[in-house]
Parts: sequence; structure tokens; C-alpha cells
Amino acid sequence: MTTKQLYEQIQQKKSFLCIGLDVDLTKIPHHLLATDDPIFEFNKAIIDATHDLCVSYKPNTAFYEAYGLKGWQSLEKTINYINENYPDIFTIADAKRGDIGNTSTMYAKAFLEDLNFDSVTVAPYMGKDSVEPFLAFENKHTILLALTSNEGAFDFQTKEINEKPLYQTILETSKNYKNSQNLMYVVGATKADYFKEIRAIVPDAFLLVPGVGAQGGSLVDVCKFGMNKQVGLLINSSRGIIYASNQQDFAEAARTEALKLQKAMEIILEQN
Ligand SMILES: O=c1ccn([C@@H]2O[C@H](COP(=O)(O)O)[C@@H](O)[C@H]2O)c(=O)[nH]1
Repeated sequence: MTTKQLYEQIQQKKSFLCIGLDVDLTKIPHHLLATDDPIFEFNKAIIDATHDLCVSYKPNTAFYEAYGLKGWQSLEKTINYINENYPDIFTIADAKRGDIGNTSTMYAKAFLEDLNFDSVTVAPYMGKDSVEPFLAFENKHTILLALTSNEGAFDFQTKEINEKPLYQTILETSKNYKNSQNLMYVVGATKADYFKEIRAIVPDAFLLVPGVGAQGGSLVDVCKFGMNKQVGLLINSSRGIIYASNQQDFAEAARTEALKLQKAMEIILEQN
């Protein structure tokens, strides 16, 4: 999917919501545990109940890898279900990969070719030759960790090297990578104070913003300086939406939470 198509979806749905599919078998309704593939059945119900309110789904691969081969099969069924039934949805494999070049190529093939996600999250720590193999895929996107939502982000990412915070160096340096038009960045909603500086460095890039909902980030604060002419934001909420209820009504409850965020986004879009 191109960023133009993503923007068209945002305009049509009046939403820039990304729903995180982080399925934990200890948190899903008990009746689903009796099915052949509880993870997939849970995702399918959530997706069917929310697809008109969001523009993106983001399974975090950890929640699938933790269940071994069966978990990986559930991930594959989930991405195939989205691609077959809701092809306009932008899909993100939140896998946080990145390695020496030939290994990164294999990671990229796994997520962007075999599983056919639109994008994958990548850690920038190993530098250019670890990121560029992901960028080589046409109309696919590499979402580089820039300033993450967790407390540990202050351990390295905000530390100055040559009088510049590391996250700024990541943004500036990666802009010169080959096929950098395929780059997006992760910036946590809990770091709203940093969005003005970040937008000055990457005015046109899409930012994937996790951290609203369960982590306490504010949608309004992020949008204040985070939006650009093409909106340029994908706001992620996972637990705050998918675990709104652990009863039979879980999909409806997820829809109610997603609708609250979509309505707030609609108001913000009208004001901008
Ligand atoms: O900086 C980051 C990068 C990734 N994440 C991931 O996003 C979701 C957030 O889940 P919530 O339940 O809405 O808190 C999860 O998959 C994280 O691993 C992040 O939170 N921060």
C-alpha cells in the first residue's frame, strides 16, 4: 500500500486509528479457548467489529511467537484474513527486527513477502546495512524505532552524542538511506513534548504512535505538534481496545472503545 492510499483511507474513515492485536490467551473470553484456534477466532471477531473505525491493525509478533508453531499459524491466518476481507487496511508486523544485511533481507522477506504485511517495525541500532534491506521492497514500509514510549527510552534514545540526542541522529541519518521514502518512525504517545522537534526533522513521514490507552499517552497532546498535511499519524491502542471486556460481548466492547477514539480523531481532523 502506498502512503497516498493510506491517506485516502484516513480521509474516508475520518480515523487514523491503529488497533493492536496483542493476543494473550489468559485475557481472552473463556468460551474461545474451546475452539481450534482461539487467537485467530479472537482476532477475527475484533477485526469484523472494528474494521470501519480504524485504518490499520498491528499484531505484535511476540504474542504469536510465544505460542510456537500454532501461534505463528494464527498470525498467518490473521494477516490473510485482513488482506482477503479488508484489503484497504494498512498492516503492521510489530516485530522490531534488524540484523546484518543478509539476515535483515530474510526478515524482510518473512514479513513483507511471505506474510505480506504492508510494513514491519525495525530497530535502528545496527545501522544502515541492517535497515536498507527492508527499504528495498516497493510499496512496503519500514517503521524505524525513533523515540519509544517506554521509560527505558531515556537510557539511550534521549542521550546526547556529539551534542545531539540519539533519536534525532536516528531521524536525520536514516533520511539519507536508500529508498528512505519507504520509512516511517515509531514515536511514543508518552513523549508528546518531543513531537515539535521530531516534525521539524521529518515533516512528511508517517509516525506510528503507540502509548495511548493503557500507557496513558494523550491523543490530543500528540496531535498538537505531531500532525502534518497528510495527517501523518497512526495512533495505536492495543489493550485499551481489545480487552475492554473478557465476556461474550468482547467484540462489541472493543468496538465501543475504538469508536471513542475514532470520534475524538474525527473532531481533531475537522479542526485541522
Ligand atoms: O515504543 C513502543 C513501541 C512499540 N510498542 C508496542 O505497541 C503496543 C502498545 O500496546 P498497548 O496495550 O496499547 O500499551 C505493544 O504491542 C507494544 O509492544 C510500544 O508500546 N511502544
